[in-house]
Amino acid sequence: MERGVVIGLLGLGTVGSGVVQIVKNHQQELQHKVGCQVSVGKILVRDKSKHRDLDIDEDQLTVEVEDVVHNPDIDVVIEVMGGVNQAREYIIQALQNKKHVVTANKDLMALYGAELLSVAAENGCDLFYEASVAGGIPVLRGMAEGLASDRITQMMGIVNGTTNYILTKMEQDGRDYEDVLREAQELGFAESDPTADVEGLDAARKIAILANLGFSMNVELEDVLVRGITTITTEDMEYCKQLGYSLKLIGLASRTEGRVELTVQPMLLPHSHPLASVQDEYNAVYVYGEAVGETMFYGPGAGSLPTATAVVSDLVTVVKNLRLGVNGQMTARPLYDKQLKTDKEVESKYFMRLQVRDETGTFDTLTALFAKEDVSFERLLQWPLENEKEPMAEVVLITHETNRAVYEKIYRELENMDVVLNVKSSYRVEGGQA
Ligand SMILES: NC(=O)C1=CN([C@@H]2O[C@H](COP(=O)(O)OP(=O)(O)OC[C@H]3O[C@@H](n4cnc5c(N)ncnc54)[C@H](OP(=O)(O)O)[C@@H]3O)[C@@H](O)[C@H]2O)C=CC1
Ligand SMILES: N[C@@H](CC=O)C(=O)O
Ligand code: NA
Repeated sequence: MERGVVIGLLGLGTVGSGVVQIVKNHQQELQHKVGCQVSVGKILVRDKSKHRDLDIDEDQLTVEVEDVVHNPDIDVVIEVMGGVNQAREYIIQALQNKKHVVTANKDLMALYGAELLSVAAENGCDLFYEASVAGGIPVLRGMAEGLASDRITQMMGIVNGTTNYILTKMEQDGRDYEDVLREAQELGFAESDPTADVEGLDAARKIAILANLGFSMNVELEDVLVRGITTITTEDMEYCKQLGYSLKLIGLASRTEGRVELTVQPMLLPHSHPLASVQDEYNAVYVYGEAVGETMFYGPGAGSLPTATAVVSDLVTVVKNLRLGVNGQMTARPLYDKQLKTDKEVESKYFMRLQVRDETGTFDTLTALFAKEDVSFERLLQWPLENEKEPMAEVVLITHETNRAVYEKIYRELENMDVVLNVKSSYRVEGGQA
């Protein structure tokens, strides 16, 4: 450790630039914490000629990955280039060359986390990925260390800044989805292709990573039931608001007697719920432990410096481990076998908005269908709708708790009912009564 620790970067974009700045600007604090100098060596980029407003030498930049992953002068490789296949290959090469790795890559960790953690363990190396979930919020370390003694039963979070920004602006200002999405792209929260944000996939990746760590179970990305925000309208937001709820894109991982449910979908939360007050691009993860009860981690889920703090904090742990000679000693093996809940085991309340024929007997027909399945209503409201062809009404309802299998059966029957003209929207309701 005489020469200090040298890091190699794979990528120098939003997050990589933040890492370079933090390593330089916080050098004194870093040295105090880890007991040696930390410096940046080679940096892999795609285009060396790009203008970069950073304090680095031109010869630090390279387009040859070998200059980083096979470089004997580099101790720790920081992967902040994104993408899956190349990043996976480069991380494996780095680990096989006995380099510790820190990554911010949620796409990669959600798909290949288990494999990469095994390769790291086989090679006696550390692999940390705090920035991959909720950017700068130390939620992974909070769970892995702060809550290490507890049994986590639920993680519920707003883990995508873009969608939370869009929903906040739709709710507060009544603005349209498309209009706010464009703004989120301009502000730089959204991914370059925002499909993964708005379709819920980005949040699903983070929920898969959280569940693996929190439940010590190898869940896969495809185990997460995903629905995005693309069909949410300002009318939906308005009705929810009137009923005392906020509509948020929520990632949920919950465990009951060893069986888990994983989902990302828009959910109604009462205004009094801590997650309902998380606004704009902010993220928050609510973690429930059997012994500790409720905890919540809140902060910036994206952005150059916030995300880089998580990356550099992982680096600090690697360097502390290096000094103690204890790298690569975390077990990569999960404690529990994966067991997923069936639809019948997933209980919740539901919000539904329907357009129906405004004629005698419609209400009876609707209530009879729910009653047949033993589902009662917590709220049931009706408004006449203006329509030239025939009298129509809008019905908004919230059910009491039922299971997903029963609710989906009711939903299918409603779609085929003569008195129902349109099932406009349907969302899960969580977090208690408004
Ligand atoms: N941005 C954020 O707020 C957050 C990002 N993350 C994750 O961090 C990672 C990095 O994201 P971000 O910094 O935004 O990405 P950027 O697109 O801003 O930067 C990517 C960097 O990697 C380089 N790069 C990409 N592909 C290659 C390649 N094939 N070969 C060589 N260099 C390559 C680019 O080079 P060049 O500069 O020459 O184009 C660029 O410097 C991603 O995994 C992302 O999901 C996680 C949390 C938040
Ligand atoms: N596009 C993501 C960025 C961080 O992961 C988001 O909007 O949260
Ligand atoms: Na984090």
